[in-house]
Amino acid sequence: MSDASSYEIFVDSLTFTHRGATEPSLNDISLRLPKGSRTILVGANGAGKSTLLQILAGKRLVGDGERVFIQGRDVFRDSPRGVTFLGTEWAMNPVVRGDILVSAFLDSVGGYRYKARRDQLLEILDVDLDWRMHAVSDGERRRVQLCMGLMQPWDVLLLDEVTVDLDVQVRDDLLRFLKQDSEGRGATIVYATHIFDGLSGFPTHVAHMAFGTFATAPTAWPLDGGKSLYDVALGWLREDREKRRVLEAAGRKARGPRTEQDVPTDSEAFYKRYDYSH
Ligand SMILES: Nc1ncnc2c1ncn2[C@@H]1O[C@H](COP(=O)(O)OP(=O)(O)OP(=O)(O)O)[C@@H](O)[C@H]1O
Repeated sequence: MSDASSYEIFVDSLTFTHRGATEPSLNDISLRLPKGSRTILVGANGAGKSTLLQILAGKRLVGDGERVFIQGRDVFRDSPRGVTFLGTEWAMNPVVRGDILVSAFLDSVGGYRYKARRDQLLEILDVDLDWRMHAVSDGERRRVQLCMGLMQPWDVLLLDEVTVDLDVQVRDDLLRFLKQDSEGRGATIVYATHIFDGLSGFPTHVAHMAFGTFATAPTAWPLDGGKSLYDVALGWLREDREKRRVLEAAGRKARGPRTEQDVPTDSEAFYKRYDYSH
């Protein structure tokens, strides 16, 4: 089966280069995820996880011939309904740092329409409707974001490391809610994270991204051998680190000894100007 409409999420041989970049950030990525699956994306910094999630969310325009579909619909040109993307950049937006009551803020995005789910999420995320958005901590602002983003029932949820600043108990309750919600409604989740503690019971699939491609395509979880997700992820990231070392060593050798003009970064230039070696 390779028909886009047979899968909830379907990507075929996608290559993507950010505007102005010389190298592609994604290279020949293919993805076929069934409805109701929960996939954890594992990968080192810069592996391409956010880029992939942003493309799935229709936030990045891919080339005309590229095939990126959710529910059989082109994510950019024929946006599917029911896709929720939650990323970290939201908290930087000045609008969500204004002097506005959380209750008014949630109502402004339709909270009153999903009152039962909203109240359940307020309880799980321990959000107070009387908070004011300009006077909350980063973690509290994240909890409001999650409440806002999750209260409308989604078919596909794309999470880009948004649980990082939650305390461990709130994170645990939230993951339990997401799993139950996905099982109850057949909803699909793709979740990029660097925190694997307490996550082994969550996914149906795990995938390993490295250097802009899948080193391990989404594979049914648990893997053979019964290792925890933490141990599996640690093993994968150590392999990546080793490959990066080999590549870097090869690159340095190929370029030969560096000259004054080769000094590439501001920090190196800074250390050259202010020589602290003696
Ligand atoms: N707006 C951009 N313009 C140019 N290059 C970018 C842009 N955003 C990301 N990249 C590059 O694309 C590659 C993949 O980045 P991406 O943010 O997708 O990685 P990631 O796996 O999400 O990393 P992290 O775990 O640090 O969030 C990196 O080499 C990064 O430098």
